[in-house]
Amino acid sequence: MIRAEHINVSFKKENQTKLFGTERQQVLHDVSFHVKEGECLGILGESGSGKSTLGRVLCGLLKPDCGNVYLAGEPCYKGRRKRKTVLSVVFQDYTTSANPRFTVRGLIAEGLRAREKREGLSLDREKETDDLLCLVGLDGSYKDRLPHELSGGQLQRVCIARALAVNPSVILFDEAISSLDAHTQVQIMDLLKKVQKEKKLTYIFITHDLTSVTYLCSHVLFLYQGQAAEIRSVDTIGEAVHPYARKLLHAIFDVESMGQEEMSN
Ligand SMILES: Nc1ncnc2c1ncn2[C@@H]1O[C@H](COP(=O)(O)OP(=O)(O)OP(=O)(O)O)[C@@H](O)[C@H]1O
Repeated sequence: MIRAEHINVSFKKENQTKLFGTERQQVLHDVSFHVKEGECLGILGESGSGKSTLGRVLCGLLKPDCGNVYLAGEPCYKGRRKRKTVLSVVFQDYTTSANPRFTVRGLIAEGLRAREKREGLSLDREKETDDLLCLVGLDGSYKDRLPHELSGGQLQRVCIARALAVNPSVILFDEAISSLDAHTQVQIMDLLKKVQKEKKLTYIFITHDLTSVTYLCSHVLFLYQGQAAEIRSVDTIGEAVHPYARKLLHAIFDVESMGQEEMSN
């Protein structure tokens, strides 16, 4: 469904040694992977490893120096053709990605308008909004609320409804649950699992949290210093061989065994 081939990204260095210098910092090094329809790929890496940069390349916001992204076989970085397959994005910062002056109805209408334009149809927006709110565990009574009248978890549900409104095949979540408390994170991940099954969606889930990857994803890509260090199925995550992956796994297992010891004492 989505394939990244040999993605390289560099940025101009800020503190150049020479006046008008052209030195560049390589952020992504030859990253390639493939996510099949209905799978959920977790992109896991520490701060600064290039996760968000890769996310921006995948959703078409940042053209790579070289390499390409293919959505259902169609190249993203070649010409400006209208694409049939759509990728939606849900960002971490739901407070800034939702216009504070828009009601829930207005926020979801942004996605519905984009779908109407792309698919050349006219939707019953009220009904679509009700259906989407119901899908994300809210109801029609939320339609007239403004973002500041919602909890973080509710607002992120609205952002998910907005992402679904464009009728995507792929949704990219960039640290989309990281700002929520642990209980709400689990609720949202359960919601995402349910929606994925119902709508037969493909997910890309960018995070620094291994536990949420094991809870939600079918596959994991360990991104280490801008390189795809290892890609494997979550079922075999314990067999990861890259030192960075091993370090993460050990940290989790150590914490878990500590917790068990404390409970038995
Ligand atoms: N527009 C930009 N211009 C220059 N450097 C950038 C730009 N965007 C990102 N970088 C650099 O690229 C590197 C990777 O950044 P990125 O935001 O992709 O990392 P990340 O893994 O998402 O980190 P975090 O988890 O902290 O958000 C960092 O060193 C960052 O400073």
